[in-house]
Amino acid sequence: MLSRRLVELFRWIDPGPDSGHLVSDTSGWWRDPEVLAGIGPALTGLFPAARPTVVVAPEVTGLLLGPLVAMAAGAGFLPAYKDGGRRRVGAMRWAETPPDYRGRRLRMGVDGSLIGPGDRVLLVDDWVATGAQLDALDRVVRDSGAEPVGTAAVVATCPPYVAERLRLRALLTGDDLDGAASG
Ligand SMILES: O=P(O)(O)OC[C@H]1O[C@H](OP(=O)(O)OP(=O)(O)O)[C@H](O)[C@@H]1O
Repeated sequence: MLSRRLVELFRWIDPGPDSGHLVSDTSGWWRDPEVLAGIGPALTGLFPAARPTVVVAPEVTGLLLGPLVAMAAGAGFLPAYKDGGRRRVGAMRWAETPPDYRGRRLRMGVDGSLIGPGDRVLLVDDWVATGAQLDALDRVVRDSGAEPVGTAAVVATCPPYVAERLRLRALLTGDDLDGAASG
């Protein structure tokens, strides 16, 4: 079962004495052929009737995960960038986030010439913590005239009202990872 494999391969990392908290390490997921082949269909399967035309997912991890989901869904993929990243010109359409899990207010953007009315958008990410980044992308999508059809994530640790607003479905909760290995 994919969910069990995701938990087995997940690690909590101690970044050192100054940090005061463990950080997540999902590198083992991408190294595993079973996860790599199964994660796109598993996330698409959370929305069996959604018929997305495009998957939108934020850098950096979303640039890996998003295309896997898009291929499984028979949809296209549109990368979302953080301001200060590599795309800042042209037809970019931006929205500002509330503070994310690191307290950052970011601008999130996509190429607005590649999305619009008639598109059905599935937002995708590996981890939804506060939901801030996806909240901004949800606004970008709506402002473009496209229709958000839901949010698919590997892990969701956000409050229920955020999950409801984003129509979020996830493969794992924070509780699933409480007992994960440290290393
Ligand atoms: O729910 P939020 O508070 O908005 O945070 C969740 C986001 O944070 C992480 O990305 P990060 O910005 O750390 O970049 P990464 O993909 O390089 O890890 C994660 O991959 C999500 O995209």
